[in-house]
Amino acid sequence: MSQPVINIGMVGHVDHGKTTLVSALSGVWTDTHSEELKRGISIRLGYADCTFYKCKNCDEPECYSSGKKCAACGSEDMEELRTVSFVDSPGHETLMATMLSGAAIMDGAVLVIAANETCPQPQTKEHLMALDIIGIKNVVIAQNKIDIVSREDAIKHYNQIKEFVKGTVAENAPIVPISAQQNINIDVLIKTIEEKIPTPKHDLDKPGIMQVARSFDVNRPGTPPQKLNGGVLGGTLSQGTFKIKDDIEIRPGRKVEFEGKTTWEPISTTVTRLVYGGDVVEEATPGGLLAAGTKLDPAMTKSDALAGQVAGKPGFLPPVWHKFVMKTQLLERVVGVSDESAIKPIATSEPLMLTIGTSTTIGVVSSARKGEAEVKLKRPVCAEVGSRIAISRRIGARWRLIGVGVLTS
Ligand SMILES: Nc1nc2c(ncn2[C@@H]2O[C@H](COP(=O)(O)OP(=O)(O)OP(=O)(O)O)[C@@H](O)[C@H]2O)c(=O)[nH]1
Repeated sequence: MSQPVINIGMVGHVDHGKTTLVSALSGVWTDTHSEELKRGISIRLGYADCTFYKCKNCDEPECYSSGKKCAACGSEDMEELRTVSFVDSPGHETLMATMLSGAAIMDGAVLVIAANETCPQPQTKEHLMALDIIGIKNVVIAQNKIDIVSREDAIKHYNQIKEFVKGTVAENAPIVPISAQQNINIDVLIKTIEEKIPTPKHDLDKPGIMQVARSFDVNRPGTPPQKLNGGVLGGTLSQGTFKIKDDIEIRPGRKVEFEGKTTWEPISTTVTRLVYGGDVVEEATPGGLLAAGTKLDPAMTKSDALAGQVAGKPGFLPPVWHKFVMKTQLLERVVGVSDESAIKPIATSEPLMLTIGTSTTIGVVSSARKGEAEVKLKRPVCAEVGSRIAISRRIGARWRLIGVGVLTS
């Protein structure tokens, strides 16, 4: 498999078929954690790589495939288009923070909407809003489960989607009716993804910087790269390259408590292995999802302990912030709930959940003015000035997305 060049998110309401679709495309089932299997829902971000091909011998929509054989004419004379990493987000309302940190590494997204439920369902709305806030403009809509609705109901549902996306970032997004489970129209979906979600351009000359979205110990079941040892970082390079034997640092790093004082110390280590999909590579470039083996003790990386951190060439990482000022823009109404109440202004002393890159932290507002807030963070973040921030507020028992911020100072 070639190196993946783009991360595409699977987003949408719980049970609408995101994991089934990733599996139909890639042949890999991303729900591999025992708790996920028990509860039947995705809890963490799932990942799978998949190569797209186009048949050289026919020119029908069917000539797109994620296998090496054309489904239309049977030819094995296929042109390789690109390898895509899918980031499968959880659709449950309690897992919005996980979805948001996944969205930080998505270059485009497939919004999965099940045809057997009225549109929009709460997290269909909330996830689309999140894409908008994070700035993901290239969206394709998969109208899933068309195998269990009548043609008339599918058309009615299609029109509901059209109505729902009016005025949103997905207003002009193509809608592809599919069945992920029955493999219907997956070829058309691949063609649409190829046309509508272009590969972003990355700067390879800058020092390598990785947004860490997962971290694990190699013994976790389902971890693909058996060839790794030591603690593993999973994520994506936002710029530059990583090579084997590169020294890297990880920031904000590790929390150190000494004589009643808490500090955060960067972690230094060396890259020992780089794995894309199942392949070991010498050098990794931005775009797809990457697993980087390091010399770290696996105890430091297990259970996503380093998710949300930034890794890269020592001395070149963005600053670490313990507090910052952000410009804010709030939504008018709360989305993802039945009662869409108006959003009140941000108030001094209130806690907010802030997602910056793949990191999620709580920030207590130390001062708030219209369009601006200063926050003191419970856990520091490593981010550039100008980074976008998804802002959530606790409403009832859940954190709800209320707006977007930009880190200013
Ligand atoms: N009939 C039918 N069932 C489907 C289809 N796609 C998915 N399903 C079923 O819908 C259920 C939910 O599918 P998942 O893929 O787990 O949904 P999900 O969106 O990943 O769920 P979360 O990640 O937990 O939000 C499963 O029972 C699937 O078998 C489809 O195209 N047709």
